[in-house]
Amino acid sequence: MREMGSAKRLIHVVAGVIRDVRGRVLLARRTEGRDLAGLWEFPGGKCEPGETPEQALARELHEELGIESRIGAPLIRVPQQYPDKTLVLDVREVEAWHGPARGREGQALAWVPVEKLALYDMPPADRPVVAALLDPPFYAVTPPLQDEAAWLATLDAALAAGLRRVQLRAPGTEPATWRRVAGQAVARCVAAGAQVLVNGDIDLARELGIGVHLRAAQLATLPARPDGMAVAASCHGADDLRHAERLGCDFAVVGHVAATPSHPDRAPLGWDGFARLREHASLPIYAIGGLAREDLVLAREHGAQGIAAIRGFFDAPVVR
Ligand SMILES: Nc1nc2c([nH]c(=O)n2[C@@H]2O[C@H](COP(=O)(O)OP(=O)(O)OP(=O)(O)O)[C@@H](O)[C@H]2O)c(=O)[nH]1
Repeated sequence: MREMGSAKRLIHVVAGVIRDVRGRVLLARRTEGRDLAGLWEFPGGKCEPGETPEQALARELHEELGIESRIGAPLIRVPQQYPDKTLVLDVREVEAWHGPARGREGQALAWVPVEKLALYDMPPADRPVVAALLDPPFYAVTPPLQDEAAWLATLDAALAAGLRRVQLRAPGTEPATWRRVAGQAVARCVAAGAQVLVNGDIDLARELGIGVHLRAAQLATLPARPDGMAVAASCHGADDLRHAERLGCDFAVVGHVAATPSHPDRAPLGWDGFARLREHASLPIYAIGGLAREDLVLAREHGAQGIAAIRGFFDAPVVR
């Protein structure tokens, strides 16, 4: 991969999610004199020529921590541009290991409960990794509202099947009706322990005590992040993502990745196009557009932490 005028190094880095018996995850602190010194990272390092990612990670974990390990399933691969290089951070679960783990290169170590990972200062490529460990993999967008009872019943079914992040959106609904039905939907989501955001309407989000999902067109005009609520954004290109990062959004939705009947006029990004956009942002991103739950593995291979969709969530059971 090249930038205009200047060739950047392309490096493949493998890192491991190592857990102790209490489920805490091991972070290591980058030592002085290296790039990104002082930041916390998942232990690992660069893949050497001729090594498989599994071999490289097992070698790095032995060199850095003195442990023997069995490398497990891929978690996420994050493509990321740094000033001097393009990186793919390829994160694997470490299935089994035996220790004791110690910082053999003078690096500090910390065993961190998963829900506290976001409190640690980490390199940009790690933010989507933490989201892949912590956040719901599916973000469902509600369908148009035709029959209120049926609409709420499909929401109930999706929540009962495990959906934990929902965007309330029903374009074309009369405002008073929407306010009332959205209120009922929020009560259901809260009871199920699901995070809920409403599309576009910051005032309604505040009134209902929920998050807001900004439309792409809102991003450029908004001077600051709406305070006191979760904030997500729809992004179609690099400019939108830059605005979303500037505002400090919690996550973004990028698409459309595959062809979808809702946008017949615009060409799909494809997974490669998606990954190129992802390289420049460190926000956690859900991929959207012609995708289903079954695409989660492919999405994670291209740096998406999850899948967002309308179809597929409200007509079939959701698996967490
Ligand atoms: N091991 C590890 N590396 C990470 C993570 N996140 C992340 O951006 N990186 C980057 O991936 C690269 C890992 O290479 P390395 O550990 O062999 O570090 P290094 O200092 O020799 O790298 P350099 O030669 O590129 O400067 C570094 O540039 C590091 O900043 C992570 O979670 N774990």
